[in-house]
Amino acid sequence: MTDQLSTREGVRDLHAFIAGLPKAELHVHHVGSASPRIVSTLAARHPDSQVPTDPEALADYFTFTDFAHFIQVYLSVVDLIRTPEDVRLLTYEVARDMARQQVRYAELTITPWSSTRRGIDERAFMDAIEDARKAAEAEFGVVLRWCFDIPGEAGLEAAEETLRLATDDRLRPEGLVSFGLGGPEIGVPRPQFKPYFDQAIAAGLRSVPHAGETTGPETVWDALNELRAERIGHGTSSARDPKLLAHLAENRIALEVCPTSNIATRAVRTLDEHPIKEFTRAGVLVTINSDDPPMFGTDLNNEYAVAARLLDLDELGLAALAKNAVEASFLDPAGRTRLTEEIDTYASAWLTP
Ligand SMILES: O=C(O)c1cccc(C(=O)CC[C@H]2O[C@@H](n3cnc4c(=O)[nH]cnc43)[C@H](O)[C@@H]2O)c1
Ligand SMILES: [Zn+2]
Repeated sequence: MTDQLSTREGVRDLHAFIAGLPKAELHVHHVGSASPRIVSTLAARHPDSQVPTDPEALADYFTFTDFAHFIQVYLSVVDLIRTPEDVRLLTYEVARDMARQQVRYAELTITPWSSTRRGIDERAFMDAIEDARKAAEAEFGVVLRWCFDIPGEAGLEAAEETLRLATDDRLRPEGLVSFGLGGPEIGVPRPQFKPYFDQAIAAGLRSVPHAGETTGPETVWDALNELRAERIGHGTSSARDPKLLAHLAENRIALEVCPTSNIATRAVRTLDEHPIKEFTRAGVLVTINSDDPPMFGTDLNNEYAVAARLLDLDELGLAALAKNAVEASFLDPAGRTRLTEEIDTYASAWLTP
């Protein structure tokens, strides 16, 4: 993560610019953000777990043969979260890690079903994430919002339960803004989830399913047409369908692009083969995200550095990418204006000799 990036003006270190750039993140998973430090703390609390605590062993453990293997490992980390205090610790510490990267706003994808089915009381779960959200904002200056996602492979029972947790007025957390769909796509058709998305949207939640991460562009069309997606998680295979790219561009439907994740899960072979350039060439609103950063050996700053290389961006190009995330976010208008201005002020100050 420390190599230099070349720009047209010569070789320049953009990493320092990225490190200080105020950012918003729209696609990052709660459990998937558990750093080795957090995993070690949780594993020490629950020593019967099979998850290694030693950072080197953890790096090996987080090397995936394919997407199915990734989900299997992911669920072993989910198994480390057993009490409301574990939920609070994870959420609060994830926000601390975000603040270190100058993340000002993040929509964190949480799978409440995975926790409640493991016996965590639903009321205590909501209180834990909300308590951490408020503390993170007050202490780290990071504004957190939630996306509750259906773990698709777990089927309609999980969908029903996720919908209930997201829309029951006695449970629904204040920070919840959107409804998602995660897990494997192969063998998990999107249209079956239409009734759940319809009800979530009717309850005021925004639709942000994963689609086109491990299957073709038809899944992205299904997410748009059946689930009324306002943004697409990954959407990688959209590059194979020019009509779809044109549709995404025309309707300002953002793609939540997570380059390193796509390599780690073997959805894309190499970074140089990543279709991000095709997205920007087609005028699609591209946002940069880290997905499950420690599991993929990355962080948001590194994803911006990867994007700078793949898209040949300078400082202003990077600031524009950061502003794309603000535009595609579910922040309120005042918050959007504030963060956009903060990005512009930072870039101008950086570029003023
Ligand atoms: O929790 C369980 O016991 C369980 C049982 C059956 C199936 C599931 C899931 O499908 C969980 C999938 C889980 O994966 C999360 N996630 C994290 N990163 C990604 C990604 O890049 N693409 C798709 N899903 C991802 C997702 O949020 C789900 O929670 C669970
Ligand atoms: Zn994801």
